[in-house]
Amino acid sequence: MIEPLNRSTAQAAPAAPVRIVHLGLGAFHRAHQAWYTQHASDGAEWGIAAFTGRRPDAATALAGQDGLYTLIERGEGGDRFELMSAIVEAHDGADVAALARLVAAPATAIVTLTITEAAYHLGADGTLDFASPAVQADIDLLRQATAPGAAGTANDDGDRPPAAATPAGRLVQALAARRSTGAGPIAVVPCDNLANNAAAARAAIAGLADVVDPGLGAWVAENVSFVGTSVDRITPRTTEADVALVEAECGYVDSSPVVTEPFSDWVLCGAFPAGRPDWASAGAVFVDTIEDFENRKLWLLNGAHSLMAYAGQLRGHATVAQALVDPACAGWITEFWDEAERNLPAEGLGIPAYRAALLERFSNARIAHHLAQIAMDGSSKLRMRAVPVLKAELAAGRPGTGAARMIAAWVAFLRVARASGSTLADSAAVELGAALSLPAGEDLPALLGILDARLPGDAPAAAAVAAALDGLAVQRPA
Ligand SMILES: NC(=O)c1ccc[n+]([C@@H]2O[C@H](COP(=O)([O-])OP(=O)(O)OC[C@H]3O[C@@H](n4cnc5c(N)ncnc54)[C@H](O)[C@@H]3O)[C@@H](O)[C@H]2O)c1
Ligand SMILES: O=P(O)(O)OC[C@@H](O)[C@@H](O)[C@H](O)[C@H](O)CO
Repeated sequence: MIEPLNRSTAQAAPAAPVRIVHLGLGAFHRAHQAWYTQHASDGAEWGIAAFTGRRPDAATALAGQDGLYTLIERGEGGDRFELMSAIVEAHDGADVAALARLVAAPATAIVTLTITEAAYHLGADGTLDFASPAVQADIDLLRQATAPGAAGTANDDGDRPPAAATPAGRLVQALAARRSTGAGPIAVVPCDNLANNAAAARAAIAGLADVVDPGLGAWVAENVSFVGTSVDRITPRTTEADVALVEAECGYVDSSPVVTEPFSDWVLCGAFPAGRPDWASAGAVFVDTIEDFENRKLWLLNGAHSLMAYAGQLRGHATVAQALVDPACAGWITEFWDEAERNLPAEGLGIPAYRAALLERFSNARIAHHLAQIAMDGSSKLRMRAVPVLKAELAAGRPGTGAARMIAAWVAFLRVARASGSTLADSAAVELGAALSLPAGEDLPALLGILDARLPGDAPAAAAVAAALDGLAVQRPA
């Protein structure tokens, strides 16, 4: 008989005590940070309590399996199945009482985040976006919820306390609880693909705490260490076929397997005032400065991904592996990589080997990494993947054609999507929609302004994108 998956049927070791709280119970966390924790020499002492971001579904499914799930490492030559047990609790992200209780516990040393770039609610200048209705609503709610005695407590009817809408808002509620219990300093470790993600997390979380309660803001400044990371492991969305494969191969029913590539990389920079697992024993690397590692990964890997996401879909491709065998896409990647490489240090990053390895990873056709998934939220992604390279190339007196082409492909993709009535899968969909409805000649500067307020007024940058748009030869739909 096919068994359901849980700690008893799997005869798994007892759950480790919770010492890490995670926000954003998606596929990547389960393929990456959970994997490093499970493989750390002291992993058995570090349990993860993970919270969903927007809906309870993933937590309900995983809690029904005592946090267990299967990691499918999908290489060119076949699949490897591993039972994962580092997650010991799974919660609905809206359950701020549970979040506050766990973050306030003295044993909890770390909060990790994989909530997507857009969920930090930062403006193009990298500060908290006070124009965002979700941020404004959280400010109103938090001003009441962080009042003394209110943080994270249920009301008299036992109902959950009102949850902030944004991850930063929920963490501010939870950090207020930690301040109240005197549990001491803690590390916040953002694992999203953001340039300088430590500064981004600080801007989102400390920025919000400052505004709602300056006393809490001062406590956060004193007690929260924001750790910068560069994270890497290609992890596409799970499919029904993956669920069926696990049942056939492993002999149990797992509602929540995760597929990932064999490659994995984690570079971290910052202090862990309450301790951390020995992630280095599982291959993580701790460095004193991280910017070059972040840029290498964001520009070379994620930049090429975004280029393929827009240019590749315009050319009829559905996955990364399909786009890569299109000589036009491959040529544009090389062109962009040459530009990016000129703006990275020549020594210490092993760029030629890194580029060669990327081509191999991208061409793993057994991983169906859908371009439509990568294309989502382009407004916040291209700001970090294309704009810095374009600016650096223009500043050096070079044309920046490759970076401009990535932005041009995004513009052409958005125009086609709007003309066909497709939903714009972007947290700035309203602003993008308004820009796209402007007459010809006005939409391009408006779209560039969403990426970076200074871009439309930067004549060489705007001209480079306009020329690249002409070069793509995608007709502007009527
Ligand atoms: N998948 C990868 O290959 C990969 C690799 C490196 C880094 N990352 C980073 O991890 C992030 C998550 O990737 P994933 O594959 O786990 O995606 P996913 O869709 O499986 O999970 C995303 C998680 O973020 C939450 N979330 C999304 N939007 C949110 C919002 N507006 N507010 C609050 N929570 C929100 C979701 O609820 C979910 O828990 C990426 O955006 C990226 O920054 C992913
Ligand atoms: O996860 P996103 O949405 O930031 O970006 C899509 C992909 O570029 C990304 O997930 C890569 O696969 C990943 O960064 C590889 O480590």
